[in-house]
Amino acid sequence: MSKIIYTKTDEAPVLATRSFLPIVKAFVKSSGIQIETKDISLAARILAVFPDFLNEDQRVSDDLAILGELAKSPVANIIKLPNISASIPQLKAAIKELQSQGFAIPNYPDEASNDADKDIKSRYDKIKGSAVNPVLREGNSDRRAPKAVKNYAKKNPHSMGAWSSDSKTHVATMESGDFFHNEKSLTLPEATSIKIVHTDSNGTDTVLKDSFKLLKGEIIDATLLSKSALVSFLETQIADAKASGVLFSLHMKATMMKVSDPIIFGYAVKIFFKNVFEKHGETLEKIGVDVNNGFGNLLEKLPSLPEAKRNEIQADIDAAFKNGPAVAMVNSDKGITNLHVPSDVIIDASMPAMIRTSGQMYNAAGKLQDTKAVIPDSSYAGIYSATIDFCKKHGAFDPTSMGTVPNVGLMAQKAEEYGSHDKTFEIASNGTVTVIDASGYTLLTHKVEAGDIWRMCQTKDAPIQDWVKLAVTRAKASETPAVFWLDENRAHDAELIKKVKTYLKDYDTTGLDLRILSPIDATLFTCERLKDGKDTISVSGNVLRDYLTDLFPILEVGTSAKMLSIVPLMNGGGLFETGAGGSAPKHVEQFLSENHLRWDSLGEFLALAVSLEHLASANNNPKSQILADTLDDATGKLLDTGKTPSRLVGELDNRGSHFYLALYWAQALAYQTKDADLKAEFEPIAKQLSDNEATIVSELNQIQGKPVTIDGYYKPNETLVNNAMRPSKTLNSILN
Ligand SMILES: NC(=O)C1=CN([C@@H]2O[C@H](COP(=O)(O)OP(=O)(O)OC[C@H]3O[C@@H](n4cnc5c(N)ncnc54)[C@H](OP(=O)(O)O)[C@@H]3O)[C@@H](O)[C@H]2O)C=CC1
Ligand SMILES: O=C(O)CCC(=O)C(=O)O
Ligand SMILES: [Mg+2]
Repeated sequence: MSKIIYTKTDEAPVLATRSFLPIVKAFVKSSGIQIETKDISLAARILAVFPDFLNEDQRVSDDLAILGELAKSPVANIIKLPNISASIPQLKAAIKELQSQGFAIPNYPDEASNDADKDIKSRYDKIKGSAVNPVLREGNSDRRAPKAVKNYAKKNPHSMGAWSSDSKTHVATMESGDFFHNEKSLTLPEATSIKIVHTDSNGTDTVLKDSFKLLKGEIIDATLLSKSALVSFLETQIADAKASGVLFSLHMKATMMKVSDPIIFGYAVKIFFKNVFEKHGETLEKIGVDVNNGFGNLLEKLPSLPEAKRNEIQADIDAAFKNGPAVAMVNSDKGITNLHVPSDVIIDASMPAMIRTSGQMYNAAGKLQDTKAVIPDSSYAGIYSATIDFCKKHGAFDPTSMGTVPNVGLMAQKAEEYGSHDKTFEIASNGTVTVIDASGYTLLTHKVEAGDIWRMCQTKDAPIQDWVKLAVTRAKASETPAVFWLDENRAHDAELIKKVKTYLKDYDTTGLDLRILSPIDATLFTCERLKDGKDTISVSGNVLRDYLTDLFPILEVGTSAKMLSIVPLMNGGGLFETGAGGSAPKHVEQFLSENHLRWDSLGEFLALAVSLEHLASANNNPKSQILADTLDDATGKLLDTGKTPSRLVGELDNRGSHFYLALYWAQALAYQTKDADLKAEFEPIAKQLSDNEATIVSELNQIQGKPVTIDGYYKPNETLVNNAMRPSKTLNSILN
């Protein structure tokens, strides 16, 4: 029996799963393919780590841990949908919901003073932020837009806001004192173990992280972001946004960089509301305000104060808004600003969305306005300023004629910043932080001040070798120039460049156009070609992988949901991610109020096809190859016939789109002649689906327009949500 693991995640993707999975199971069953689900939703991940707080019948297995192990085995064939990388506000909301459903899990302790609380907090902190992807990604990343998707976008271009050369939009980033400028890096000549030690100005040592092992050939780097430099940078930028009449916006990745970025986010809030914190800092501290969780955290805590005090603070908040620059809004109608919740504005999606919208974001009046995009660390900010400058000079990109930028990304085994959470620290006092090896030798050292954010990253050698190989393979297979986005002036990149040059010698690269360019030069080179309709592979480290696989897809095809996203696992298995974007909380909101789900499952269709293809060769299952080929045909037809979900209630949504996929897939299986059994099986199914098209579509569209109740956001009621996602009796009975 061949097996595909399909992950059950959160929000819009898991709603879609409830409609799509029954179709998949019905179609692959006769080919000896078993589909097993593993629940890695935020709710399931919480329940999995607190068995001691739950009744026997409430306990769940730790599916993420199981999949993490599976990802290291050659038999892995996993389809991974986007999941919530929870910020603290999301984590707390999920805990509250589970408690209300009778799961006696503990609250999240903001301050853990005793051992019991420390244990609880450490269990929750492992669930927090980007906690799923790094566990499963035992391979590097290969993301691209399939030809059918590009052709569809060329024929049906999405809207693209025009760019004018006098746009005041720009990126603001630090010129010193940030992670980029303080970075030191080296490659380990031998395996060793290291510890990280802080020494204060009196010479007292504190071990920040005790001895852990490193492999031979690993690149390590250490750096810090200076608190004082950050504060003065933010002060300058807030004043400048006010003076230039542009929106102030902050773009971070607080979910993935779950230790450093919430702290930076907190400073932005504290400085924007400087008057409030100077005057009421003590009071706010007393009521437990922690703006690392956003300005929204302050607002939530205010009601616990006596009315007079509350009004006084509110007046100072109003004054800060009045005297400060206008702030970019997440939701103008509800008054939610860019500073409210750290997980509302996530840089990989937020910057491209802004660039697609003429470089503008929404102001408090719900109107678009030029914007100052503040990205404190300058390591990668330059790619956005270069893109913005390019658009100012050449106008917006044209989806009908632009090329494409596939990405080969280094991410295996928690490469680079991805694995830095357990090695990132907010520094308690002035002194030094040192990385010391087993023999007591100092590998890296930095002078630090209280409040600085210090971090160490590591990148193993085997993933780098695999990444170079993948880059060469993709460049050959697609006959496309490939650019390594590496900056010789950055310490970590300089180490990486040495390895790239060495490992490229292992391959015959004659005829290939392979280059190494700094991220800014790579952006310019790529954008020039992109505008002229030419393709360029970006070969990047982990953070740029994340940024570029939203930036270019959003400009090229309107959303990263339409990307083919493959992770060839280093031990031979396959991880097939669906799309490259997130879990679209806005889509759930619309679904709950209008019973219309605009989530596009194209990423799922593409992932399933490559998963079936992988299974065909790994398990020598020719039927699986036929299923894969016919699914691709069906996906192509779905695009050609425009049966992707509409944004508007009453029109075809995610469920209707799934019906059409089933119809076209059945037709393709009935039409093919390679496998007589599949042909015979699907001929009548294709006929039934086709004969009932009008009935099914009307059953799916008629139920829209009213709110739906599913009794839960993070853990909805299974029966209610399954019924909601499978409302067509006719379709259900054909599938059964
Ligand atoms: N791989 C993973 O597991 C990832 C998870 N995340 C998580 O997802 C959440 C939301 O992140 P965010 O950055 O807002 O990203 P989202 O992709 O959820 O949101 C950006 C916007 O992209 C559009 N979009 C994304 N996917 C689809 C789709 N399949 N069909 C149609 N439109 C789509 C939607 O635009 P519109 O409103 O125009 O419809 C959506 O509002 C966070 O919890 C984040 O941590 C984020 C990235 C990757
Ligand atoms: O893991 C996450 O939080 C997000 C990952 C992501 O955005 C990506 O891989 O593109
Ligand atoms: Mg991303």
